Amino acid sequence: MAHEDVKIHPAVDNGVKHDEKPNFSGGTLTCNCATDKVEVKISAQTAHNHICGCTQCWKPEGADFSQVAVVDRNAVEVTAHPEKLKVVNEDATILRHACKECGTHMYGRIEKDHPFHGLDFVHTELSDETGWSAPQFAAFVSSAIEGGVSPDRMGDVRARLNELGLPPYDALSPALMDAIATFTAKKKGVLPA
Ligand SMILES: N[C@@H](CCC(=O)N[C@@H](CS)C(=O)NCC(=O)O)C(=O)O
Ligand SMILES: [Zn+2]
Ligand SMILES: [Zn+2]
Repeated sequence: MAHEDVKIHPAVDNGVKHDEKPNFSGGTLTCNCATDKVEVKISAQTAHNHICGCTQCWKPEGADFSQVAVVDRNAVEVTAHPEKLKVVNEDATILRHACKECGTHMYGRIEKDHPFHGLDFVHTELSDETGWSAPQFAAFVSSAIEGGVSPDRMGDVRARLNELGLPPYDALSPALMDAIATFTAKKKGVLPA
């Protein structure tokens, strides 16, 4: 299989769509249940949209990677069927609230002291609206192996991500890793708070 045929995620496999709208004010995410769908209203544009290869992030059926962005937690509201939500793993940093019936992750929230506290993690392909921020890079790419991608495929996977304009990283992007390290350095007193 040539790298052009590698499947990453349906939102990017035919090329990354740059259909961000200026002043976009959000939309509604719905779960994959046929009826009684969980609905989550997002009343802001997202930021730092990216592809994630880790095993914790929700992926659509058949995809090896997730697409995930962040948004201010104050802009996230469950507007239908909150009773269907449960936290997937209470021990994780990101508490991923998923539909108990279809398994779709509707939002992930951080409740502990953390550089990304205040931001919720959302999958904007769950909305019908267009205008969301486009993915910019690929994170935790090596972790895709833990999800079942053969190690021999990783050269093609990284080549495909580069071709799509999604630079592959094995943690977060340098900008986000720097933001985390800055938070830690301030906590330690290495940098002024
Ligand atoms: N190799 C691990 C990496 C997991 C990981 O660290 N994921 C990142 C990206 S989403 C993270 O920040 N996780 C925090 C969490 O899952 O709460 C896996 O694939 O499960
Ligand atoms: Zn559902
Ligand atoms: Zn992830």
